[in-house]
Amino acid sequence: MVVKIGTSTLTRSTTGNLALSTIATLVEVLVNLRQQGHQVVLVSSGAVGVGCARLGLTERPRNIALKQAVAAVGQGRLMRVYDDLFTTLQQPIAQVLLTRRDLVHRNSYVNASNTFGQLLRLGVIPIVNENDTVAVDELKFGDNDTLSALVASLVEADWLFVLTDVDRLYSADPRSNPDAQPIALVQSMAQLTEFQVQTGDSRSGWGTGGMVTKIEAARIATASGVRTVITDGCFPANIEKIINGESIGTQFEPQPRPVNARKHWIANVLIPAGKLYLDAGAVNAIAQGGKSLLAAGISQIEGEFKAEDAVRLCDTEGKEIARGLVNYHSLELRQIQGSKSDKIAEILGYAGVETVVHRDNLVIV
Ligand SMILES: Nc1ncnc2c1ncn2[C@@H]1O[C@H](COP(=O)(O)OP(=O)(O)O)[C@@H](O)[C@H]1O
Ligand SMILES: N[C@@H](CCC(=O)OP(=O)(O)O)C(=O)O
Repeated sequence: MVVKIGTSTLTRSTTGNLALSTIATLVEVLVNLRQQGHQVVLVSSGAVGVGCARLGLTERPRNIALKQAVAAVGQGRLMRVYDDLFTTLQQPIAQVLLTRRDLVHRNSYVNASNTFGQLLRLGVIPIVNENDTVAVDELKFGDNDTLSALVASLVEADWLFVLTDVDRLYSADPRSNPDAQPIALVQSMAQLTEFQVQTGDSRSGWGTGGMVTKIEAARIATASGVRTVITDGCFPANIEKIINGESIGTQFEPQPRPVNARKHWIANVLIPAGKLYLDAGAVNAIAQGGKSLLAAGISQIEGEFKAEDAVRLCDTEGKEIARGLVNYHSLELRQIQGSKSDKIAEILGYAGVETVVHRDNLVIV
């Protein structure tokens, strides 16, 4: 299982100091779970918050270089605290710092998966955070909710617990809407529209994504077959109760685990760099016929991308119907869009591949 703890739970909002009793209880619970035979990964935020407290900064820095420097200060201190507490209970831990770049390359994704597998077999609890100090804007998770969902998918977890400072998901932000209704179970992501869930952009003083990124995390994780729970981080002992069937927090039911791990990676891990609008015939061939995308079916192209980047495939109205790895650079694709495959060599001056997105690299969303 993967447990994600946010800055709002790890630190006291008034002083910025670590919430030691909460962290100690969490550590005890995770060690208990390990001893019961569960394999556990902890995704912990807090590097920036702890770094700020260490340096006497009273606000989360907006300047990127400052934030990256502060995270470097905080991450070390955070791990020191975790290591002290876990070591007291003879539990080995590991620090795993990831950037999105590490997951968008298939080789490093598979490598990361192998490393997690090895750590878990060794009985270690990996503690994961974004490698804030080197993350660049266009290739970062930005929030640890998304990171935790991608890690849960990577390790094929059964459970993802997103621990935060509210007890569950509500129909609206309970901070500003006292009448907001609690939601105990979400059977499919479509139900969120049915429940008319509003998330606003509210978050705790130190948190990053608010509820929006937690819902996105639930979407990614449940699509990977991971049961996801949003619950109050002040009571880590609830994790055991939830596993034993108690209805605490908000549970998101998982979809069947994807059979094709590579296609799941294309649909959920990669960040699409462009958008291809398809005519009705191409939409039908892809969605109903399971065919590859040919240049003839492309009516419009948005964005700049390289061959092998991920792109969104959309219908004439711009609604995404599929995602895939494109075989051509956007400049080349603009030259051949709408053309029959046997004209590609003549237009480009060399014989390119027949398909723009091969069906093996294409996922219906
Ligand atoms: N529909 C909603 N239900 C529950 N909480 C919500 C909702 N919309 C917004 N929120 C806000 O999301 C906040 C939690 O997000 P955040 O501050 O990023 O926490 P963390 O540091 O744990 O990641 C809550 O404090 C709450 O005010
Ligand atoms: N990597 C950042 C965490 C960013 C983040 O998502 O924070 P939070 O919303 O508190 O989970 C840090 O360690 O401070």
